[in-house]
Amino acid sequence: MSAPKIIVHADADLLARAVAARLITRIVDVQAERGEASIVLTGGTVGIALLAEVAASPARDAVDWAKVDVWWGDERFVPEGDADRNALQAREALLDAVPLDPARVHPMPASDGPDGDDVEAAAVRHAAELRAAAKPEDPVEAPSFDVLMLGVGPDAHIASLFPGLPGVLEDKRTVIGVHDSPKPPPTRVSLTVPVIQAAREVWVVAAGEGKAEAIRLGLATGTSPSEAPVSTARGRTETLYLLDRAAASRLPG
Ligand SMILES: O=C1O[C@H](COP(=O)(O)O)[C@@H](O)[C@H](O)[C@H]1O
Repeated sequence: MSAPKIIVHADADLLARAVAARLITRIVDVQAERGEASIVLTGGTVGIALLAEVAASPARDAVDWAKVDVWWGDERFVPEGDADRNALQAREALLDAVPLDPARVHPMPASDGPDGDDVEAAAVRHAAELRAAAKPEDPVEAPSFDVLMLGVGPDAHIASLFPGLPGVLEDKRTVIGVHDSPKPPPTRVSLTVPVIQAAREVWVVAAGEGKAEAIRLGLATGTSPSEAPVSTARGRTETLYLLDRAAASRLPG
């Protein structure tokens, strides 16, 4: 696992623009090397704002969008057309505006999908989709994503792995159903820590004073995953904490 690097921007708007520029550059670089790239999106305030910044950037046309695989770190388990869905928000912010190959877009199941409101079956279905996309050399039964982005909650959750819930300790399954989430909606689907830590690059993106304590915990030595799931956010080759000044305000120095 790689040691986290911290990059601080002046405010939330600049953070979203800077992460958008970084994402475009990273996708272009990976495509130059391998022809295709895989990214994992996050929901939440900054996660969606940065996608809107990608859409607004003239540099977005440097990406070969037809060769980008798009996945999600977590999803609110609500019907397909519900405005709470991270996938719907991402489509509106960016995905509908770029020429993606629909076969390479992998939203997590909705509660009106083939498994109905059975979130455990939905998690198993999505795990099968990840397994099918994995290569023999991948360390878990999921692709080794090029860039996996994570928002963080004020309670230090990442994806839908919340403090005090068992999901953050899951070490076998790649996808879990989440029940009784403290943040609504209560039922969710989430990638697990082994998949997150198998990604090549993990970017934690956070803005605002409300995230400062979570960020401090995520970077402190000895934090337990159950106390602060964000402390598990580490990539194999790169871990970036991309913050605004307020979110970085409790970091030493
Ligand atoms: O519910 C969620 O929350 C987190 C963080 O969201 P924010 O609005 O506090 O930035 C997000 O990372 C996650 O994907 C989402 O489902």
